[in-house]
Amino acid sequence: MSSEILFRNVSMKFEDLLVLNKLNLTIAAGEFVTMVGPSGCGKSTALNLAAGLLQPSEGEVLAGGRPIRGPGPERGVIFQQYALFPWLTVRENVEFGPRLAGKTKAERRRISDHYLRLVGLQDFAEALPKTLSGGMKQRCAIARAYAADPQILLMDEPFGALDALTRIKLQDQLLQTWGEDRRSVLFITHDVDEAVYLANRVVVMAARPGRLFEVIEVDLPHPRTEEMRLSPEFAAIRNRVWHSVYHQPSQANAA
Ligand SMILES: Nc1ncnc2c1ncn2[C@@H]1O[C@H](COP(=O)(O)OP(=O)(O)OP(=O)(O)O)[C@@H](O)[C@H]1O
Repeated sequence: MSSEILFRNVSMKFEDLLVLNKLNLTIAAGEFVTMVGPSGCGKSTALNLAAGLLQPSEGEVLAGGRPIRGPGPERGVIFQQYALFPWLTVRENVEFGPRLAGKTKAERRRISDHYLRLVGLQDFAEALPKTLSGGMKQRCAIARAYAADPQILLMDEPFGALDALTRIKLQDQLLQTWGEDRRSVLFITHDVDEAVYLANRVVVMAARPGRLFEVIEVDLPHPRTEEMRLSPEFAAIRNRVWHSVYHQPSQANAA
């Protein structure tokens, strides 16, 4: 199955409030798209539509060419607020998806070892979530989502609550796994640097009503590196995105 996500003329209303207006957007198979925009412009709503947690008022959202009717195992969702099963250990949380997929005990162990190492939780495999810090819980939630091996990752400010160092580390790990597995990713963030560092394309949204404002290509090579963050090329794209987000015409002037 293709892992393309397609928003086709999608509008979303909550009662009388038009939250998304005629959104047309394709996240191609294997593409990494970040989404930024002012608070309330409908970013989380768009992601929840792709996750199948909401149904659009108009238009349709398709995954791999099929209309999305609800959540599915091919779409992994990571929210800012970690969602772990509190009664399962860290390892059991990470092995949850592989267990549902019918993996053997040995396969599950190999998968959980790999992803626990990736997020630096290998020494906490047998711990219960309540004994972990907030950042560690979020890393566990990330490992759990990766371990389920979805073709599509939908991430809503997943690193928002983490300290700067952990955040940068997880950005690099995410890019590393993306480089290996080429999942399609829709990643929402408020951090313009993060949006540029991770993406093939940055989608800038506008508010009232929420709509697509501009799509900015990030033509920086892969792998992305720390030096690249300091380069003039990076700064130029970041400034463009920044300008697009923070200097949008007021609603009265908007088209
Ligand atoms: N279930 C709901 N019922 C009613 N209104 C909602 C619901 N979910 C979202 N909204 C409204 O829709 C608008 C867009 O919300 P959404 O969370 O998608 O924006 P956002 O761009 O993700 O915002 P932020 O950057 O602040 O997280 C807001 O005005 C919000 O109050």
